[in-house]
Amino acid sequence: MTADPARATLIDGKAFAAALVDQVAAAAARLEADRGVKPGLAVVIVGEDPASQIYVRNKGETTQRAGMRSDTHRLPETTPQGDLLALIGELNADAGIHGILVQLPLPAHIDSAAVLAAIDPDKDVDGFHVVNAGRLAVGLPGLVPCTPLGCLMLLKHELGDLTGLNAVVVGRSNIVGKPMAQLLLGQSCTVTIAHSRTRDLPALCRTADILVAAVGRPEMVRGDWIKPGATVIDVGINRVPSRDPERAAAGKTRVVGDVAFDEAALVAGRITPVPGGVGPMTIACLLANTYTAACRAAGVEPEPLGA
Ligand SMILES: Nc1nc(=O)c2c([nH]1)NC[C@@H]1CN(c3ccc(C(=O)N[C@@H](CCC(=O)O)C(=O)O)cc3)C=[N+]21
Repeated sequence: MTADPARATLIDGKAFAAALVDQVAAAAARLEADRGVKPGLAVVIVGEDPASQIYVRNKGETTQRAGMRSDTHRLPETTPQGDLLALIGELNADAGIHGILVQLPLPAHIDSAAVLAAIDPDKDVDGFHVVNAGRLAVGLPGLVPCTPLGCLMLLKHELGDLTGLNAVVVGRSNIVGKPMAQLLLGQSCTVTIAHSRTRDLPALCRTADILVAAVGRPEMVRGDWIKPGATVIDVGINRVPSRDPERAAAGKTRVVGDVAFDEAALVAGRITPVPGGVGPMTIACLLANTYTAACRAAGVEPEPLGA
């Protein structure tokens, strides 16, 4: 018998997300039966970016599958900022809408910060409003960005108690890196945020029991950056040319993460794949946040999700 090289356990985000969507659906059905409240999500997309259109369609379909209301507002690329702000004002005032998501990036003529600031923080199911960033930072209940929330659920499911573990988050964005670090700190991890100016990033990463890669650079994190047995969470979704040169020449692409998966899987203890890892959790957590927002609006304690 030839010894197989050690192989990391795959963290099946797709399966976990499907179970979470079922859980949200059941909880939302009880909220509707008991209180007559059907959680409602409004997704706003400005422009015609094809990748964005696909995400928006997936979100809408999954929301309806969970028995929730899903409204999609598609606005033309040239929509004036004032019109977008007016729509957000209407959605803020609509008692049937508990969650508002404005798809990013927005066209260049629109000030994204002004748009995010216009969303009622209690309907901000992306968790991007500064009020929600502040609540997360000081440990108040709020709405937590979906991608890091999904990563945390996977980590707790895989590892249980995270207390005292060394966590390295590569990437300092407001939508993933910073809130991820806050969540891990909240679990009593020892957290380091690394970024493009970090010195000796490979050596730092090798100290990580938990390594979260959220930089948006295809396969940047190599196998020899990983501490043997570590848990690796790959947030990246990057389109690169197909492996087959003929298919690549025809413009075919494949999706890879920020981690060189094949190398990393030989060293890590557990690892999320791309696709099928963090991505599906992002959408499931959007529904979880919409349910949570609907409960709070109704003055009902939300059922615990993702446990
Ligand atoms: N306000 C706002 N909130 C967002 O949450 C937001 C956004 N804007 N703009 C665009 C990005 C992108 N995003 C994804 C969510 C799920 C998958 C996903 O489920 N991916 C699958 C399929 C990947 C594939 O094959 O293309 C997977 O990873 O398995 C991907 C991408 C949310 N975004």
